[in-house]
Amino acid sequence: MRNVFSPLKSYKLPIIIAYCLTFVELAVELLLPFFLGLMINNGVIEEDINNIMMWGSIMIGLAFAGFVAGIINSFYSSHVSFAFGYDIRQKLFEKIQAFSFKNLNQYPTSGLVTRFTNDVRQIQNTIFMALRIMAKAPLIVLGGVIMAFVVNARLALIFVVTVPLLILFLLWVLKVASKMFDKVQRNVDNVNRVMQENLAGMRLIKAFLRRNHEENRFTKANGDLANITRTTFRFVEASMPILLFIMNLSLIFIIWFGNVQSIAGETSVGEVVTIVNYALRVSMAISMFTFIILAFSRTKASASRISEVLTLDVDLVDHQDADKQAVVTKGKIEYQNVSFAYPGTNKTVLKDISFNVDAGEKLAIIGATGTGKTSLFQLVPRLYDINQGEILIDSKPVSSYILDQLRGSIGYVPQSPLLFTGSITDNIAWGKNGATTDEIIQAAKDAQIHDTIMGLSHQYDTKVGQKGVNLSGGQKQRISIARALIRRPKILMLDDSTSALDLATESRLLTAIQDYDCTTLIITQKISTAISADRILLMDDGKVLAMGTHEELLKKSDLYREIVESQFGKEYAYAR
Ligand SMILES: Nc1ncnc2c1ncn2[C@@H]1O[C@H](COP(=O)(O)OP(=O)(O)OP(=O)(O)O)[C@@H](O)[C@H]1O
Repeated sequence: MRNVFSPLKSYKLPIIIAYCLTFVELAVELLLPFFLGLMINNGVIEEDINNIMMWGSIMIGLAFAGFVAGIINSFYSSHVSFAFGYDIRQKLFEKIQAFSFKNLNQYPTSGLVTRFTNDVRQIQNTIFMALRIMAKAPLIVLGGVIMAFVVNARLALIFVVTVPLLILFLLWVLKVASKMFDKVQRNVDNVNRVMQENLAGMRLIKAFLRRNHEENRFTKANGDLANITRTTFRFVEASMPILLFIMNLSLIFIIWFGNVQSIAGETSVGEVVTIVNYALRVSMAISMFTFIILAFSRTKASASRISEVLTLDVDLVDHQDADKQAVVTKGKIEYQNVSFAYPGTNKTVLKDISFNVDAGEKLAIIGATGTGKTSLFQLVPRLYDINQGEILIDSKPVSSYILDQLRGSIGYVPQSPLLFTGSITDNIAWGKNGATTDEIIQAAKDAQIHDTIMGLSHQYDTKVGQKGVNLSGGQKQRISIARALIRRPKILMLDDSTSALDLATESRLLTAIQDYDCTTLIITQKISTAISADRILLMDDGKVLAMGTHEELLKKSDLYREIVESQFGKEYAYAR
C-alpha cells in the first residue's frame, strides 16, 4: 500500500512540524495535572496565595502554549491531508486513463467513482487525525501511567488493571467493526452503481415504463446500505457505554482508595486529584486512539481499494520493440488470418479474418447485428490486442507503432456518439490539440452540421452535454464525425455513425469525406451507404463471407442479395 501513501513524501516538512507540535501538546497534557496537584498541596491546602498565583500562572502559560500548538498543528495537518487528496486523485486519474478495456472491465464504473470520492476522503480524514492525535494519544497513555506512578505508585496500580482491559476490549471492537465497515463500503458501491445506471438509462426507463422496477431496485440497494450502516454504527456506539463503565469504575476506585490512604495520612488531596486527572486523560486517550484505529481499519480498506487500481498492470501498452519513428503515412490496412476473443472470454468473435484495404480506399462493412463488425474495428487502433494473425498498417504490424502515433492517425467515430459537457466548439476541437476556428468550421461543414449549428441561438458557443441543449441523435453523430475529421486522419472509421442521417445528408457527407486524403472504413446497415463505397465486406458470424463491389456481391453472395432485397425489393436485386 506504499504507493497510496507515497504522495506524502512531498510534505515531509509540514508533517515534521505537525508532529513536533503534538509533542508540545503532549507535554502540556502531562504537566497540567502534575502542577494542579502541586498547587492544591502547596497553595490551596497551605493557604499560600503566592504558591497559588505561581502555579496558576504556570498552568495558564502551559494551557496557552498547548492551545497555540494545537492551532498550528491543525493548520499543517489539514494542509497535508488536502494536498494528499489532490495528489492521489491525480495519480488515480492518470492511471485509469492508461487502462485498457480489459483493465476497465475489471471494475464497475461506480467502484472507480467511489474510489475517487469516498475512499480518498476516508484516507484524507485519517491522515488529518493521524497528524493531530495519532502520535499524541498512545504517548498520553504511556506518559500518564508513568506520571501517575511517580506521583503515587500504590494508587496508580489501578492502571495496571484498567489500561490492558480497555485495550483488549477495544481491539475486539476493532476486529468486528472493520469487517462491518468493509460491508458498508461494498454497499455504498452498490447504491452508486444502481444510481448511475438509472441516470444513464433514464430515457429507456421512461419509455419502457420501468419506473417501479427501478425504484424497487434502488430501494433494495438503499435498504441494504441503511441496514448494514445502522448495524455497524449501533455496534460501535454500543461499545462506548462499556468503555465509560470501565473508566468510571476506575475513577470510583481511585477516589475511594485515595480517601482511605488520605485518612491514614499516606497521601494528600493534591495527589488524589492528580491521579484522577491522569486516569481521565488516559481513558480519553485510549478511546480517542480506538476511534483513530477504527478509522484506520476503514482507511485500510479504502487504501487497498485504491492500491489495487494503482498497481494493476496495464495490459495494453507500447510494445517493447515498437519503432518510435514509425508513422502512418498512407493508411493501407491488411488483416492477415486474424482471430480474436474478448479478454476473459473464450468465445472467438472474429475467426481467421483476412482482407486488404488500399490506401485511400473506402470500404463498407455490412452484416447482421452481433457478427463482429465493431470488434473488427476496435483492433485497428489497438483498443484490444488480437489473439492470432496480424493486422498491418502501411505494411507494419499495429504493435510496431507507438500507441499515441497509431491512434493519432485514426479518426474513430463510435456507434453511440458521446458529447462532453462544454460548447459545440469544445466538442469538435476535442479531436485535435490547438484546433483553429477555421479548422473547426471546416470540419463542421464537411460533417454537414454547420448549418444546424448556425441555426442555434449561441451557434458554435451553444452548450451541449449534461446542462446544455439536447441535440438529436443525428446531430450528435455529425458533431462526433466533425471531431474525427478535424484530426485529418489517415484512417477514418465510422461505426454505423450515419445511421440517423437522411439519405441526402449522408450522401453529401460521404462526398465531402472524399476530399480527405484518408482510408475510410464504414460500418453500416444501409445498402445505400454501402453502394457509395469502393468495395463492400460482408460479415457473418465473425467471418468474412464475401468481399467486392456491389455488383460483384450481388452476383456471388446469396446473403448479400437477400439484404438488398429486404431494403430495395426483389426487382432491384434481380434487375442488376
Ligand atoms: N466488450 C465485450 N466483451 C465480450 N464480448 C463482447 C464485447 N463486445 C462485444 N462482444 C461480443 O462480440 C460479438 C460481436 O460483437 P460486435 O459488437 O463486434 O458486433 P457488431 O457486428 O458490431 O454488432 P452490432 O451491429 O449490433 O453493433 C458479440 O457476440 C458480442 O456479444
